[in-house]
Amino acid sequence: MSDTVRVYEIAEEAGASSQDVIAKAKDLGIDLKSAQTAVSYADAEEITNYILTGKSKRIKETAATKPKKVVKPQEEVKEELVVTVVEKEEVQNIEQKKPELKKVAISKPIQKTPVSNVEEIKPEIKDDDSNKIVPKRKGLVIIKKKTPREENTSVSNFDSNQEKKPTKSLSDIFGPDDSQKQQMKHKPASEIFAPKVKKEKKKTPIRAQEHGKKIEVIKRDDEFRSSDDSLLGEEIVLLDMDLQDNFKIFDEPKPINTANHSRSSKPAAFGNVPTGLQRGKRKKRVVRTQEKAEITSVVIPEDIRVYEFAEACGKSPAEVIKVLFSLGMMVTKNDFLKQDELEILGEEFGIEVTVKDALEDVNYVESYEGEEVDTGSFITRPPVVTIMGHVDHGKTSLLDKIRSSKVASGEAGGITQHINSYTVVKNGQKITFVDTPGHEAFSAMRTRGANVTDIIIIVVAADDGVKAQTEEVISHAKASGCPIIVAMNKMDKESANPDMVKAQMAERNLTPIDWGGDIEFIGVSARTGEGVEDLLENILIQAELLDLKADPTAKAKATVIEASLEKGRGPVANVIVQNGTLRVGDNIVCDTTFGRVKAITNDMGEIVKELGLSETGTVLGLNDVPTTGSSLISMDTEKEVRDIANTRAEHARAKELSKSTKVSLEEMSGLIAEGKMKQLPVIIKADVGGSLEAIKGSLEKIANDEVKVKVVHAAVGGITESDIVLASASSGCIILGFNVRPTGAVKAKAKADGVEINTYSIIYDLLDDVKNALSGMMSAVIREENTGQAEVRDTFVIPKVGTVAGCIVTDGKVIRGGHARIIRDGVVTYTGKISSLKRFKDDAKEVANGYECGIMFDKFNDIKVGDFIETFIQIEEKVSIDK
Ligand SMILES: Nc1nc2c(ncn2[C@@H]2O[C@H](COP(=O)(O)OP(=O)(O)OP(=O)(O)O)[C@@H](O)[C@H]2O)c(=O)[nH]1
Repeated sequence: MSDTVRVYEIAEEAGASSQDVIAKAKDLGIDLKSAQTAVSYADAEEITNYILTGKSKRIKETAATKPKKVVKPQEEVKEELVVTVVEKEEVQNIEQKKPELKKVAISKPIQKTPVSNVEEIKPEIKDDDSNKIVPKRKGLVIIKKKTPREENTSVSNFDSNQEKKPTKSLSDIFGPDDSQKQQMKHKPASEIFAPKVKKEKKKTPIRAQEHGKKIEVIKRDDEFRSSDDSLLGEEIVLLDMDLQDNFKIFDEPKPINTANHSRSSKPAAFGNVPTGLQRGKRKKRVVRTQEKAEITSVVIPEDIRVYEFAEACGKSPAEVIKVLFSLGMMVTKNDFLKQDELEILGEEFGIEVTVKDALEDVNYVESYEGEEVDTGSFITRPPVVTIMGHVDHGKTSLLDKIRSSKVASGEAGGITQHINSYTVVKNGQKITFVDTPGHEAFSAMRTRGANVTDIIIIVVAADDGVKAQTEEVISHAKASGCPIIVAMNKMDKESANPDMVKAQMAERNLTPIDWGGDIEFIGVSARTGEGVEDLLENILIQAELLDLKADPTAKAKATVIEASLEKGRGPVANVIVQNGTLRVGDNIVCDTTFGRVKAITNDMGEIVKELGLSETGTVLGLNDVPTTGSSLISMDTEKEVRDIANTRAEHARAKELSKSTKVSLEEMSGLIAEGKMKQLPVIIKADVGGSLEAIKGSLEKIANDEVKVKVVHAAVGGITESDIVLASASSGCIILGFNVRPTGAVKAKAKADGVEINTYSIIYDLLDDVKNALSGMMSAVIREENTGQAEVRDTFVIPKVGTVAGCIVTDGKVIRGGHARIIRDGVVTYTGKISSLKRFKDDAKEVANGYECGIMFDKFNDIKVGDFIETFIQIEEKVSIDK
């Protein structure tokens, strides 16, 4: 360490500028050039003392008068105080009292407070304080603030100063004051000026608050009396305020400070040094983060309700609902979540959502297919062939020809209304055919038909070619991946054009083999039987290529292609056996239904004991009508089938319920906005499931912006009294029966309750009736028809009556009471009614082209010469739903 200090360091220590230091040094006879000039410790000490006290051994004589000059801008308060003190102090005692001063500084830090307090208050208080402190050598000095406002100011300044200078060290605060001065006097200069020590002191902010408390009493007067600059001995320095308040104000910081201090000195729970409430908060946050971190992925069932999902993810249902709501999906906590909703939620919450099939445990079809099979017992099974085609292209006739029966003529309206299946034998080999309806309402059934099928025959009338439904059938056939054979029917007709059919089909990527493609095109005639054998042979060839095999010894697996509720027989399922053998007495499960096979009827209507591979027939014994297209599987025990079916039924019920409560926000607002939306409530009862679904699907499609059908209930079976009760519960509800008829009692109840029942045996009729009913519900369309045009040539104002437009009819005719538009400069300025039409002075019903007339409007007089009056009438027109 060097034995000199620089001027700027002295200035820093003394709280003065370097210039002041240089000036003061000059007073002491020390010549300093600049702030960088080196000064010996002894000189530095002398200069500092002189700056701080205004006294120096070197200029003792003048010391008493000079201190007044020692006023520095930065430390005005303390300097003035010091000055005051020094003026009244016995300067000659300084040397004697040095040790005592030192003692005071150490043992009574409290006494520093008043001074430092004043120092902290700085300019605002400076004057007051310097004026107020009336130093006396003995006794008490009470420093009073003049006004409460000042008092408050001083207190607040005190506080704010504390806050503003939290890092102010004790030495900073006390440094230039009495004790510091004393310390400086008695410490070696190296200690005083050591920058290291100063910096360390500055880092202890807490003590800055202590002096706020230490304002109260300075008792040891002797110590102060003996100090050279402390006239505060025996003085009690109080602020002018209520004592209690005083303590309240100054006491408050201390406990907080202490608390903070102790808290920060303790090791914190999470390795930090948090304090009080903050620590509590942090603790909470950490816990939550941990929870979030824990759930990063969930495995949930496919059908999960909002609250179940929330629980699985560790969220509240409200959080889940909020996310979906913000995306326009309105759900309740009991609603099931859809796949896309789950994806959104997973992304939103940062959770990987894996969906597990809720019906996994009761997925009887998968379990069946997953079972080990003995390939040794596999045998070739007959192919299942589905015939598809446009309406009236001859599907049923062709099948009839194959079976040599006349089914087509026996059907109502000549249209196949539900799937029928038959097994035929050709060259000792069986082929099972499935006939699908041609009407578009049965599209869904066709799709299902394609699922059980091995080969698809597309029937195209050779005289008609590819039609709309043929296109649809092609799509289904292609999607199924089954081999396709095209049967060009009605070849007996003169207008038959097989090349046209081939060309049209080739355009749709079904190229005939003889054109270089891979599709067999066979010309047939359902009427003459031409080509039928050829067709069957081709089917067998295709089947051979497919190498269809199944195990007749396995438990039966069949597909329901039709289902109905028959009086006296109960639920009846028309099935095709795909594997194994279905026997009477088997325990069977079919989606949500189960039972024991009571009886089997084959495709010829004969009662049989079993149905073999690819054979078709009806099964009795299920507890309810099964869904068309579902798989029927036989199992060992009744318990097994019951449990599976019940679980699935329960699940289906819950899902249905959920569906009914779920309305998307869009739908909801749409409904609200469209308060005029009219609905025709209907109850559909049909003989078989296929027809029921087809009717339901078709009815739901008949809708426009204004009207729609609302299917209240749809079920297989006859019309019952409970249907009447249900219908009467919703206003305007009608019951539609398809191939079912109400009994006497039901009819009577319907009449009594005013419920309309309409029964049909042809789907077209049903749909037409519903369309008419909907059309009747629709508001009439108002159509405008222009009648003529007149030009305003003059205007006449008739007092208390209004303005009359003197016009000439330039086109058509103007009709009294008709509507009119006034067109000014090509812009419609008024639309309203003509209230008066006169020809000269007489009222006229109408005025024709070329004639002059006077026109007045209903409550409108702003007519100007040059306006055109366009007249029109409004015609109400009834609309149909088809339009
Ligand atoms: N000339 C002629 N007429 C046929 C032939 N095949 C069917 N028809 C007639 O075409 C009409 C429709 O025959 P359907 O067998 O009912 O036709 P579909 O395709 O089964 O009709 P949907 O059951 O309504 O889908 C009937 O009048 C048949 O007599 C044929 O090969 N030649």
